[in-house]
Amino acid sequence: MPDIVVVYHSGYGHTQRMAQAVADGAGAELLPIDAEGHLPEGGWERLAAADAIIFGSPTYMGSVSWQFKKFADASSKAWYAQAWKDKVAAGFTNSAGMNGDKLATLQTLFTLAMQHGMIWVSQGLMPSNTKAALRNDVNYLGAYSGAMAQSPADAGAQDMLPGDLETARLFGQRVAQVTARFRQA
Ligand SMILES: Cc1cc2nc3c(=O)[nH]c(=O)nc-3n(C[C@H](O)[C@H](O)[C@H](O)COP(=O)(O)O)c2cc1C
Repeated sequence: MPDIVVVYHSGYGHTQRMAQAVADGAGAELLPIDAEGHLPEGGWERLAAADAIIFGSPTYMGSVSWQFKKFADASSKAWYAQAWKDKVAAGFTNSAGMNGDKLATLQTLFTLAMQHGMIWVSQGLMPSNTKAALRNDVNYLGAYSGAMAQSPADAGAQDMLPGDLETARLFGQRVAQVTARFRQA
């Protein structure tokens, strides 16, 4: 089994639920960034040991949350040591709008991974984009660069749509499969 860590921030629990679905698919450990932008004790060592790191953040004002950005800036220490070079990387986000500029968040996560010399994994699912498409189809949001979920602004984390959570689970599964192939190489 590849060693995969999902490092994420969630202000109100929605991205936390998505992170859990990604981790379920990947067989990964969850590493939450707290309300002050800090990792739990031993978090940096955990990331240094992983084969793959999956980054997750809600989309706030068209980008990652400030807590995730604080973590990203603090990862410059790992960058100096090239500690994450050649690890597999991937990203996911959740926001209230159908679009809501989620792609900008995924691109921020992608750029962070590229700065670290990591290897990015896409969503890898066909979009559900025909007239017959239903909101609970897998990849209804039609993302390619990573996994996306959408939670209406007045919906609690418990109301997250099963289709988006299944999309997240399949995304985690794909990251695990790709990571396993890299470990064999
Ligand atoms: C400060 C702030 C900024 C937000 N900006 C956006 C945004 O740019 N686009 C969007 O679609 N939703 C936006 N939202 C809505 C959140 O993305 C949405 O509520 C999400 O489910 C929160 O995830 P969380 O519970 O993991 O924090 C914003 C919410 C907050 C609190």
